[in-house]
Amino acid sequence: MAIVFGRSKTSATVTILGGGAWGSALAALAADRGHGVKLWSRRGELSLEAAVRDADIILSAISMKGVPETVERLQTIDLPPSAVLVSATKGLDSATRRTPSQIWQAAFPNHPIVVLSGPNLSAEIQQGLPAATVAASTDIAAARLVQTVFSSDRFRVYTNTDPIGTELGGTLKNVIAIAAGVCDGLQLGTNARSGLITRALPEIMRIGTQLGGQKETFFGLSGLGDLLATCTSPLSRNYRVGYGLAQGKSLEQILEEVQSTAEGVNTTNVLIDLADRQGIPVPVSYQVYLLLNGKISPRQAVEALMERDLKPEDGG
Ligand SMILES: NC(=O)C1=CN([C@@H]2O[C@H](COP(=O)(O)OP(=O)(O)OC[C@H]3O[C@@H](n4cnc5c(N)ncnc54)[C@H](O)[C@@H]3O)[C@@H](O)[C@H]2O)C=CC1
Ligand SMILES: O=C(CO)COP(=O)(O)O
Repeated sequence: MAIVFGRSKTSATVTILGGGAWGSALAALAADRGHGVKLWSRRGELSLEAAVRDADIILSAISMKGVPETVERLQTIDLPPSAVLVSATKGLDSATRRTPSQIWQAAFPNHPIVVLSGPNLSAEIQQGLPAATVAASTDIAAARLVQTVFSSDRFRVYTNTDPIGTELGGTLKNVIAIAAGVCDGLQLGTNARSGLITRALPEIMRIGTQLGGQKETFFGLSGLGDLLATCTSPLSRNYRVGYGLAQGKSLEQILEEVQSTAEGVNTTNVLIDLADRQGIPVPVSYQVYLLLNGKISPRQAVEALMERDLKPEDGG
């Protein structure tokens, strides 16, 4: 299928909202493919109006806390009617417990919404190392457009039709990455980390399917793939949060050192609220919640997980 960007254009006009680590990496990927790229940042000189004018794709790489505010601002601006909106944020809104794509979809019901998520540590992508990701939408033409615009010989984009599952895989693994950082910070070994990651996947799937994701999606790049990337790499800010806590640092000190967004901290609180309301067991995430909120020490969190009632592997 020939993909046309706007009217009689051969390359797309891509607006990236958010000039942080991820927004900058995505802007570079699109620019390298020859697309026209505008990078909007709240402290930059380009106005939001000018940034979105004539855009074929408007991609948000804004951290979760800034999404509702930016969406509200955009609602006062006329967006190009055929613009495809892409959400690359991995978080949950504290006030409404919605995912970023749900916020975008509710505000812009007439625009296709695509979720972009996968094992994509931005520092590696900025170095030009190969990576794969997922563009997910119920509007397959929109997902294909995003696939075409961002794919290159170093960034391979797959499509799927489960945006919520794709988004929740990327969001919920941040909580587990904190746990994996604790595990490594306490030097508990490779067996412990493998056990933790493997037991966490059904936990992510239990909550993720309850919130509308499809089971199979969690075994793909945006689920298992991203879980593995973030739980095994010190490049992950969420992993570094857990690692620092295990070294006895305070959360404030770690966030000061990281100097960038670690979405898992906020996501943990929203996730536990959701799991409590729906009666879904999330044992690993619950220990992360207690730890982040100063209720237990890293060692007590490990003990609590090891001392849980014995059960079959397919039990909660
Ligand atoms: N860095 C990475 O490797 C990846 C990050 N992500 C996700 O992308 C999102 C952004 O992450 P990073 O770029 O790494 O974080 P960052 O901390 O480097 O940048 C955050 C961006 O959000 C913007 N922002 C924050 N509050 C805002 C507000 N109220 N209004 C407008 N803009 C606001 C900041 O100005 C900045 O441009 C997060 O949800 C993260 O989980 C997803 C994949 C990879
Ligand atoms: O989502 C990411 C990689 O896919 C980035 O992980 P961190 O936010 O933990 O750095």
